[in-house]
Amino acid sequence: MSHIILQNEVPSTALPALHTQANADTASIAQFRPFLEKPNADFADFRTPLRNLPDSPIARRFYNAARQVWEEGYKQPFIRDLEAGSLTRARFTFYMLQDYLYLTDYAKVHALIMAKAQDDNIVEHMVEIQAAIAKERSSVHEVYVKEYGITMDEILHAKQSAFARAYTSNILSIAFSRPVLDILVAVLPCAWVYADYGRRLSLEAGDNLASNPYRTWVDIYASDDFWQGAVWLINTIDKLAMNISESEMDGLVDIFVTGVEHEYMFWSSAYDMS
Ligand SMILES: Cc1ncc(CO)c(N)n1
Repeated sequence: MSHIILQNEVPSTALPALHTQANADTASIAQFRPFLEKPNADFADFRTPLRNLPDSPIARRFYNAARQVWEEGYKQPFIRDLEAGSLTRARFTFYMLQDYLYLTDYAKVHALIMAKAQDDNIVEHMVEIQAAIAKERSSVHEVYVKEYGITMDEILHAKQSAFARAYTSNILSIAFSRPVLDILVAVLPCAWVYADYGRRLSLEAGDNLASNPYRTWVDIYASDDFWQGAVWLINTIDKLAMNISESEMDGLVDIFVTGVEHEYMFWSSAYDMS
């Protein structure tokens, strides 16, 4: 695959080589902090979604293409206020209700992956994902909204916002009309952006998280299980995309970047409560 190196792009040599010891001086530190294994501006801290991932040129290409919106998304007011613990309840509730509805569609998208998949590993993993989505709903969403005095009935009858509907319509349309590879790429931003932001928030907030009302939310997305969900998707996409053409690859990059943009806007529209 020909590959033009863009400015600001992360070259493959900059990736943290988790299983090699390129530099004896950093090897001992790297045992505890793998992201420090290779001294490099991009990877010398935890704030990169490419750390602790298998070396995947596709993941690198996806992230590089989405990098600006990915990084801006982390700086946006909803995430900043959530980290500070100062996000208003009204905004968080709006988000939680929209996200509950979102997860219903998200589960359907995974059911369609399962229906279309030929590979047993993918079919079996989709069963686990359904269970994980149900857990995410009951252990985070239902707990929060009940704490805020909202009933299950109100949750189930909440109206999906125009933007949330546009977002889920897009992934459902890909799920109904496109092959498994495209659908996996369409859901990768959902898993990977949340796993990355969750981890960053939990590492950055440190001890302050204990008194943060949104701690439960951060904890679930900072969990290793959640990170492994993104790793599984990247590994599977890597295998399925082994022999695709450059123009098919461009199509996948477009699906991915659109997904990261939608993740950004899901939070910004919740911040605006619209
Ligand atoms: C909008 C959105 N994207 C991704 C996730 C992660 O499951 C979520 N809960 N909500």
